[in-house]
Amino acid sequence: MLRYLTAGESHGQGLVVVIEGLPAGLEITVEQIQAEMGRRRLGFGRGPRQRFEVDELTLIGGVRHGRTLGSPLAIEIKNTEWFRSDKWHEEMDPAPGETKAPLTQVRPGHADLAGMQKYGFTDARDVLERASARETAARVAAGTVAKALLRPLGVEILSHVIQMGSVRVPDGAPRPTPEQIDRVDESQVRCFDLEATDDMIAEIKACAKEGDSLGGVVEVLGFGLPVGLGSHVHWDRKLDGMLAQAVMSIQAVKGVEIGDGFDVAGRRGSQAHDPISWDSDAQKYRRESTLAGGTEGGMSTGELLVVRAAMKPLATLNKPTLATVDTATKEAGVSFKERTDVTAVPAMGVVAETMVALVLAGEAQRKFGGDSVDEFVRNAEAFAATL
Ligand SMILES: Cc1cc2nc3c(=O)[nH]c(=O)nc-3n(C[C@H](O)[C@H](O)[C@H](O)COP(=O)(O)O)c2cc1C
Ligand SMILES: C=C(O[C@@H]1CC(C(=O)O)=C[C@@H](OP(=O)(O)O)[C@H]1O)C(=O)O
Repeated sequence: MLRYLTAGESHGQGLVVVIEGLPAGLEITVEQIQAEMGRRRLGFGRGPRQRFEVDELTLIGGVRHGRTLGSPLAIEIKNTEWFRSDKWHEEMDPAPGETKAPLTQVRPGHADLAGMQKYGFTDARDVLERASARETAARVAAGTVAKALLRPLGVEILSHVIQMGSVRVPDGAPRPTPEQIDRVDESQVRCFDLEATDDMIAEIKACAKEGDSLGGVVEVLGFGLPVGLGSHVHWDRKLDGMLAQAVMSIQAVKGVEIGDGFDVAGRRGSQAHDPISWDSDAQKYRRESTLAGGTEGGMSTGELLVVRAAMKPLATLNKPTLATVDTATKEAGVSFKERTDVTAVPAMGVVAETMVALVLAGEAQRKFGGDSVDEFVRNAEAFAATL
């Protein structure tokens, strides 16, 4: 089992993630994690913070000579904005006796009001600092390690944007392969379809001009999965259920689909399932389509894993238009303006890859065990040989 926990606030000193349950002997470097974190910062439509937040990280424990020791891995990510000026020191850590003006104009669609009510706060900052998706930087650091653990099993995970606002990649358009990940990454919106990419960029520009925000849909693809991750025997061991929970936990994700989930609901059974055949050359079973998205009965089938995540348009708007209430006075007003992303759909895709990788790595560890990477891989290969 793989467990991980993040800590830290958006404008505090930094974030920390501790990952427990990794086998020994996994190669992990700062550069490797930094590269993944850099992917998360990219994407047309991101706000000014991404240009100067550097994701400076340190491996605090669990690694020696660039390899895991089997002990908990601890990673620290400094918020470089904290070290650039005193602004956030004053906001996050005011001198004794000094009180900052509380934020009381709560944003519809953000965590402000529900969090204040739940925890008894009178300042929305006490909520938004942790609700903020800055926290996903720490998840991506953990996800890099999960991807590294899956790689020796032949598993590769990537994501691409299939919808930005109302612009959608045409149905049936080819999907990227692991070899084409660079092309997806280099696209300003992480989209594989060139025409749709141009339309998406135009949509973001138009939206930014109006001070509005955009949501969209990403598709995460898992290549080379072993058969049998997850299980049909318990509700909380089903792989599709675990993936949905993990991806839904990402800030602003409001819908998760496995394979063609929603489309399939409107078809007849004869058109809704992936026919099975026997490939005598490869000596393995094949599904001829990916409607089920690579899981049956809560278990991976070994086919392409397809998980889609729908993100709502961001709640903070550059032009305040949403009606709200000041929690101190109960007076009606409009949602306050802060610097914000116009869209974070491409970044969310990298976080969604991370969440999928963490679920798969955890389930692979549960199935194949092993205290060292070599043992883990040996066990996986021995299982595959029985199929
Ligand atoms: C990568 C990423 C960046 C985000 N950036 C912003 C942002 O700049 N402004 C904003 O209002 N929401 C942003 N969000 C979404 C909020 O964090 C989220 O809506 C909020 O925490 C409330 O959670 P919920 O939408 O899941 O209910 C971002 C989400 C992600 C995944
Ligand atoms: C800092 C990140 O995302 C932030 C997520 C976020 C939110 O409300 O979720 C709001 C913005 O923060 P700020 O108000 O400081 O500009 C984003 O920049 C990040 O992804 O690293």
